[in-house]
Amino acid sequence: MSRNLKAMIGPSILNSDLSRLYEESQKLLDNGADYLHLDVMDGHFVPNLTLGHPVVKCLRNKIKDVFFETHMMVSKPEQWIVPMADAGVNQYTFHIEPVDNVEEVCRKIKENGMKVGLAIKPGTPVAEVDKYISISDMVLIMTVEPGFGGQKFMQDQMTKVKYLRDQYPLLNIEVDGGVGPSTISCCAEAGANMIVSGTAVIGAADQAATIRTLRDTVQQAINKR
Ligand SMILES: O=C(CO)[C@H](O)[C@H](O)COP(=O)(O)O
Ligand SMILES: [Fe+2]
Repeated sequence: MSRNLKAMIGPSILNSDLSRLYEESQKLLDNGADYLHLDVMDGHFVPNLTLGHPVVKCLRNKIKDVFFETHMMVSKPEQWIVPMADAGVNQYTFHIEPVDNVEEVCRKIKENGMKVGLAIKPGTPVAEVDKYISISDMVLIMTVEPGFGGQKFMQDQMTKVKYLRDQYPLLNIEVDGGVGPSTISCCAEAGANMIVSGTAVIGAADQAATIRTLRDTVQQAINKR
């Protein structure tokens, strides 16, 4: 069943030197990253600001053939669908918590040629996202409170990952927050296959080895399942 599921590592550039966004991103890709996870914050849904579609578009102009996921930590995800599609985003992952009509947002994302990711915060029950699985391409289970990089991994969120993996053997399940070599095993065993890692990868002495360790651990768990 798990034969088509693939381990993928998408580093978060949140805690990198953002004045060198292109260089930092290219370095991660040269070191084996499968995709880039771009954290977009609006200072409202979360108490922090990062980058928006103009920056994503500039990055896309320099990096052509790489899968860009934007993690939209914003109060009005519907507002940024068209600009992000225009910026060359491949997957638009948004939090369902502030959204009244999740189906409608999913429909607009697809209409604009992007894949749909649905994200939930640590306090949101998995049942809230379970009802939308059929219209999504991926579910993101946050393993920290969204807003800042470098926080401590919340292991209790693994029950959500395990629940989803048991129900949906081929669903892309992503984890994000505090994930690195010391926390990857429980993510892999619970069933996550798309791994966001910020601080642990950016700050690693050997980025390529760290990315390889994360991917190998996840792929081994997939192969065993
Ligand atoms: O969405 C995020 C924070 O809201 C980031 O993607 C996440 O925190 C990654 O950074 P780290 O691995 O350092 O926790
Ligand atoms: Fe993120």
